[in-house]
Amino acid sequence: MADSTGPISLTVHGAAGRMGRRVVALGMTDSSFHLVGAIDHAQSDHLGKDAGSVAGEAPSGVEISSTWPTLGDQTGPQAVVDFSLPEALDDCLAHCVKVGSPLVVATTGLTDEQKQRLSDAAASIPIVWAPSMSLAVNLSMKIAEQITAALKDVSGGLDVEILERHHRFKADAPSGTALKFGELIAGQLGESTTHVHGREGHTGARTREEIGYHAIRVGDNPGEHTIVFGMLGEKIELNVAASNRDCYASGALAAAKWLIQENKGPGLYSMFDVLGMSDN
Ligand SMILES: NC(=O)C1=CN([C@@H]2O[C@H](COP(=O)(O)OP(=O)(O)OC[C@H]3O[C@@H](n4cnc5c(N)ncnc54)[C@H](OP(=O)(O)O)[C@@H]3O)[C@@H](O)[C@H]2O)C=CC1
Ligand SMILES: O=C(O)C1=N[C@H](C(=O)O)C[C@H](O)C1
Repeated sequence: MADSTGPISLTVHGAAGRMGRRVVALGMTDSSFHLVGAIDHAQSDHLGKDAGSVAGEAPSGVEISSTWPTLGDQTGPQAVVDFSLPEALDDCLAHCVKVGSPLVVATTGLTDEQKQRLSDAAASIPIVWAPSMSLAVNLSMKIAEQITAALKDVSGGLDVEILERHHRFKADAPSGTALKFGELIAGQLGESTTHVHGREGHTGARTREEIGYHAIRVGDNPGEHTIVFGMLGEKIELNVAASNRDCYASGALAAAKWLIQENKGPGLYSMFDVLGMSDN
């Protein structure tokens, strides 16, 4: 149970997708949750099918629909978990603001305008937003900050390059996680940091200021990030890799529980907040 008011009524946005299916599956086996909604787009091949069955589990009694559930007189806690597409997020935000539902946003590749709308919505509802819901990835981000702080003034200079590997179906590049690693590392390196996406041709020598990003798309890789800290004479490689998608799905469900159990008010929270790793 999430708290004394009973299980959280859970709606999954992007329910027929690779991630949505895992959130449905794990949510169904967690007594803190009661699946009430499974949303996908109106043209989805999976519309009308049982969300549990689509996820490869026992039937859940909840059909995949393009219409948000009405919770009627139900007064217990509710939460929405979103793993969809950037262009699908506005509708999800509008629904959550309308019904006052806490929201976990995992979708990556958002434009600056979409990020602004997320911030605006967080003025009225609690939102956890993170490019990676994985515990290991968030911990690695903190370690990357520490490594950068320790080495940024090393004799001969520090070169930081970020390699990410994902499945061939991934729509955005570089990954939201790679960009977040870069943002946090740049925060340690200083304001003159530049971000270079891939290299080709006569690029000239690497500058001290740049962070390089390299996006590899191979097979069914559920997500892997390697941060290379290169110096003259030695290097450190920080590698964090998912074996399957459940690290993200369980992290998103933990974030939903955290919003309810901690009784969070409106605001934009991160997985660092959820995991107790926040600096403030
Ligand atoms: N923060 C994190 O920890 C993680 C984030 N992600 C991110 O989550 C997102 C989803 O990833 P993944 O599950 O692999 O992608 P998928 O493409 O498999 O899933 C997205 C789902 O959303 C559906 N969709 C499309 N349009 C709409 C709409 N308008 N309304 C509702 N649903 C819609 C898609 O339908 P259709 O297939 O028919 O287009 C699909 O079912 C990506 O941005 C990814 O980067 C992924 C893993 C971890
Ligand atoms: O699309 C994915 O699969 C993933 N996307 C997220 C990202 O862009 O960082 C997180 C994870 O790496 C899997």
